[in-house]
Amino acid sequence: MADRTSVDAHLARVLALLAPLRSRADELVPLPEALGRVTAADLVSPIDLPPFRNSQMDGFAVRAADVASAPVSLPIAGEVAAAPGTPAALRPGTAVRIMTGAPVPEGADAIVPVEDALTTNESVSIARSRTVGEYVREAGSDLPAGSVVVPTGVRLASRHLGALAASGLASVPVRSRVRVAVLSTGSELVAPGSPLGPGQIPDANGVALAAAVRSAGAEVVLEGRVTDTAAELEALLEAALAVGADLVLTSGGVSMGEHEVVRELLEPHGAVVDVLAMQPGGPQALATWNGVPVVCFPGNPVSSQLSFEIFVAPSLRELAGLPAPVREPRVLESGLRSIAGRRQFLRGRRTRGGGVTTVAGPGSHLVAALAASDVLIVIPEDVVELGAGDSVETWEL
Ligand SMILES: Nc1nc2c(c(=O)[nH]1)N[C@H]1C(S)=C(S)[C@@H](COP(=O)(O)OP(=O)(O)OC[C@H]3O[C@@H](n4cnc5c(N)ncnc54)[C@H](O)[C@@H]3O)O[C@H]1N2
Ligand code: MOO
Repeated sequence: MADRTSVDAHLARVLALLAPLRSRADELVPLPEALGRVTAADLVSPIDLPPFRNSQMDGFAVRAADVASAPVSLPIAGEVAAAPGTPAALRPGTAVRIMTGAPVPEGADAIVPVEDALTTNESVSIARSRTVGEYVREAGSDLPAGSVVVPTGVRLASRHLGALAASGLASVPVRSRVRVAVLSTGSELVAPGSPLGPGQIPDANGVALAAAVRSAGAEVVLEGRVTDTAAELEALLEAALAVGADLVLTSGGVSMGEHEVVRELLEPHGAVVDVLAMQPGGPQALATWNGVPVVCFPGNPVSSQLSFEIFVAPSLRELAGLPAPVREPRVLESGLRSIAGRRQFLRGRRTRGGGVTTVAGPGSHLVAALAASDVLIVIPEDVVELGAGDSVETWEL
């Protein structure tokens, strides 16, 4: 048998195929819809934060000079609420009632909290002197107008939306999400939850891959399923393009059986079909359909999910501005064997103190064992045996 293609060589081909996704335009989204999106520019506040000089307390606006020789009593000359409008200037030797957030009248430079004041209907007694600026929130003291309120490349959380709203911004430029179609192939597949006839299985890959696409910061624009019939697959690819998919992912139909629908349809259109030096996930294919990249994973559920993690997720995460997944060395709790000439991706679970233990065997149908794992354990091609205490590379799932 001819030499298998290396994982790295296939990854390089996938990256080349996905390269056009990098030139997609950014998007302007309404602020309330921007949660979780990644900023595509430095966002500048057009206004001061806070926008005007206002009171930090419910109390009395005074001139610090007028209360310098406290205790003093000042006549109450009016009231300012947190409401639209500009208050009249504070006349020397008077005080005005003021509410938290209300504009501080011109001439006032300190706020006496209500708890520190003794009032009659007409006057307020102030027991001690005040420093200039006490309980006054100056315009721009949080952020001056023209300053960056949220820089580029930030994944927007509620606190960012709050600051952007406070800055009066109604929409935000964000990186556009890659639009992905997820297609399952196989005559044996039924929708999860449908009763199973003989030889039928639920379509697990469609749900898992669509969820993985979303976790990687992209958008699922179509999720479909076809039997092993080339015309059906062709119609679904056309449907994916019609809804504007930037990328199509398929699972199943790339191996050596009699009904390999992905091969049947795409090989005549120049698809690269290959068997990689990896386990699971050996059979793989790459194609384009009317210029749109099509990445074809093997049908076994573990193989398709791992193939996505290995070949596609890092690019989608990067395009979405998400951090790269954690990849770190850990110590094996017990020994294991691997296949010579294959990069093996075993399922593992992290243990306390930096260790890792394998979960079940290497079989690519072990979908429940994959769910019970939280890392992949990566065994290089040239390693056939490892002992307890040996260090291995792990990839967080
Ligand atoms: N003679 C050989 N046979 C196989 C080889 C080989 O090298 N020589 N490779 C094996 C490996 S490794 C894999 S992986 C599979 C890949 O085959 P396909 O991509 O053609 O996938 P299918 O045959 O369509 O399905 C394989 C398996 O996965 C189940 N499946 C498929 N789609 C789904 C889905 N959406 N949800 C859940 N399960 C799915 C399907 O029922 C099969 O059990 O080929 C091996 N054979
Ligand atoms: O490569 Mo297949 O994905 O081992 O089962």
